Amino acid sequence: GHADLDKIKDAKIIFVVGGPGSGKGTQCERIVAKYGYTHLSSGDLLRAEVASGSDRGKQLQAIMQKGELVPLDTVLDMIKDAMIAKADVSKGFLIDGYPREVKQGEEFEKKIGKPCLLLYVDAKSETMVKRLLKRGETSGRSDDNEETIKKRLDLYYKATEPVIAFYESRGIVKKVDSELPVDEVFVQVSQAIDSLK
Ligand SMILES: Nc1nc2c(ncn2[C@@H]2O[C@H](COP(=O)(O)OP(=O)(O)OP(=O)(O)O)[C@@H](O)[C@H]2O)c(=O)[nH]1
Ligand SMILES: O=c1ccn([C@@H]2O[C@H](COP(=O)(O)OP(=O)(O)O)[C@@H](O)[C@H]2O)c(=O)[nH]1
Ligand SMILES: [Mg+2]
Repeated sequence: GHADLDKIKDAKIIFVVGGPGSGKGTQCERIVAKYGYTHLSSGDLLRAEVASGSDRGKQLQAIMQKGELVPLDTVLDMIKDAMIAKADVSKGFLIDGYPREVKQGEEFEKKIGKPCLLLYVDAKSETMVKRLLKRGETSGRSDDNEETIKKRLDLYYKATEPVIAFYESRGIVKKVDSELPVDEVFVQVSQAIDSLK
């Protein structure tokens, strides 16, 4: 209810957006270690539902294996529940891999709140493909295969890149160059977060 959402009001909300395999999860882990923010990966939340073996999980699995997008309300409800569960202890939230399309961002703002920063993790498509194929050797993720990766990339350029333009116009986008080594990317990430205060 409203009381739950009130608790979230004062927390910082950071959207972390970038292509598949750009390094969002890697940078989020570093942010958690340094700043203590709560990390919520929309993809991880969906994979947890799949792992539970529920009927809903089975439907999600089919969508994700094809590299398509899960219905907007499903993801938003999961993020909202996870945020409420952490509201008491969290001074900030990293919303990783979300929004995937402009409409998702608009719905998030209506139901939860406004982001103060969009961290744009930028890498070349060849780099992302290479990293995902490498990750696929050990990740066990059913979508880390060549065919699905191509679909995820296409959808990223078509649906998700417009999200970045949308928040550019609001002046809250900070782009980091994820072609660099992880530590150097994190220097840029830290600067973006430090400049929030
Ligand atoms: N060289 C290099 N490799 C990186 C960097 N960031 C991530 N990687 C590697 O690239 C792969 C993908 O990184 P993730 O952090 O899982 O990427 P992601 O954006 O969360 O990807 P999704 O989970 O598909 O959304 C991992 O195997 C990382 O080890 C980087 O800055 N430099
Ligand atoms: O808001 C979201 C986040 C993820 N996904 C699904 O979950 C998959 C994996 O998402 P994740 O962010 O883990 O990986 P990425 O697509 O960035 O490689 C995507 O391909 C989508 O099928 C989705 O539909 N909506
Ligand atoms: Mg990830």
